[in-house]
Amino acid sequence: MRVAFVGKGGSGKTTLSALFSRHLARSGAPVLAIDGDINQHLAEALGEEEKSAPPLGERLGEIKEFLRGTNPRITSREAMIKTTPPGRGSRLLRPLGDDELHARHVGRAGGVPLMVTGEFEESDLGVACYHSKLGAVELYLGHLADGPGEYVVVDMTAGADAFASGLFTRFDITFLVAEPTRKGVSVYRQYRDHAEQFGIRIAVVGNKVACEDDLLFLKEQVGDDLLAHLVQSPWVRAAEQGRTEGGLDALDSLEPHNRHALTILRDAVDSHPRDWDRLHRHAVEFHLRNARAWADARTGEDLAAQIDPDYVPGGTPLNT
Ligand SMILES: Nc1ncnc2c1ncn2[C@@H]1O[C@H](COP(=O)(O)OP(=O)(O)OP(=O)(O)O)[C@@H](O)[C@H]1O
Repeated sequence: MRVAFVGKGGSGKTTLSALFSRHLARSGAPVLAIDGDINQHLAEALGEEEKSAPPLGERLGEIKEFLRGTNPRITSREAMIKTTPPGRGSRLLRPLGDDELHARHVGRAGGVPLMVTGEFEESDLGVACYHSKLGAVELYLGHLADGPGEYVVVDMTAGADAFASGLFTRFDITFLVAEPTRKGVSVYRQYRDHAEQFGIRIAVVGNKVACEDDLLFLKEQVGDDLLAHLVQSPWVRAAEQGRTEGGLDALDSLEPHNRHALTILRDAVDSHPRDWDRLHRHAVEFHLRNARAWADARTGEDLAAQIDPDYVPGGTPLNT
């Protein structure tokens, strides 16, 4: 299952992505964490970096080439489109599979396998924007045949920037991290309205809740979309300052309330029905809209015609 953490800058996306990934890994579940945030701090939040991996964003061409495999339907023209249109993939991947892409691109931090998109750089301004780096993650997820009990956890970039790439359509569940503030919940409203168009399931996770009034505020603003909340945590602060032991066992000393919140998140993921068709349809819808906008704005070419809406993910034979 694919899970995204989104929200306002500073709300705690990275902290929760790290805690949730460690919680899953601690139970022995296969989990891959991906840092898709412009501010790349997930490795740090996970704990000690045991093995670094090259940023995915710098290898988009290479990744496309690998995923293309031998499928002649992928043309070189597509290399010019930042994200391969959904439905044209030839090679399906198993999470953390024994293949070249995982061997090269998966590092390890705090006991958790980790992929990173790479830092935002000056060269990302203009034509080659940061979203092409996110495009590498989208491409990866578009080819991933993950099953129940396997987890991919993505720390997304802040606020509305997350919508600029089709990546946001690729998740089973999107956890929106909201502090109990007006700004925190305004990002929720923005995300909810946008996500609704693409049938995306959002569950709000309150964070840094300090008192009963904070919780009431969140309930009032978010209603039934509030799935769980984490309280203001001295453990998180101490971990950030390097005052706690690293490793997965360290989670045992996280406040019981916050540990319980992580189990609620996991239950929500585990009980969510996987719907390949929905995942695919919304990704196609996003890319069709985007491709039409691109065609109008830039070349006038019909990029939308290159997207194959009839392809069913997982319906093509594995050719790895
Ligand atoms: N429950 C919590 N209790 C105490 N501190 C917290 C909690 N959650 C997050 N923090 C702290 O809040 C700060 C911001 O958290 P974090 O970096 O996870 O946010 P972010 O949304 O990923 O930020 P950015 O958008 O900048 O990447 C960090 O200093 C983190 O340690």
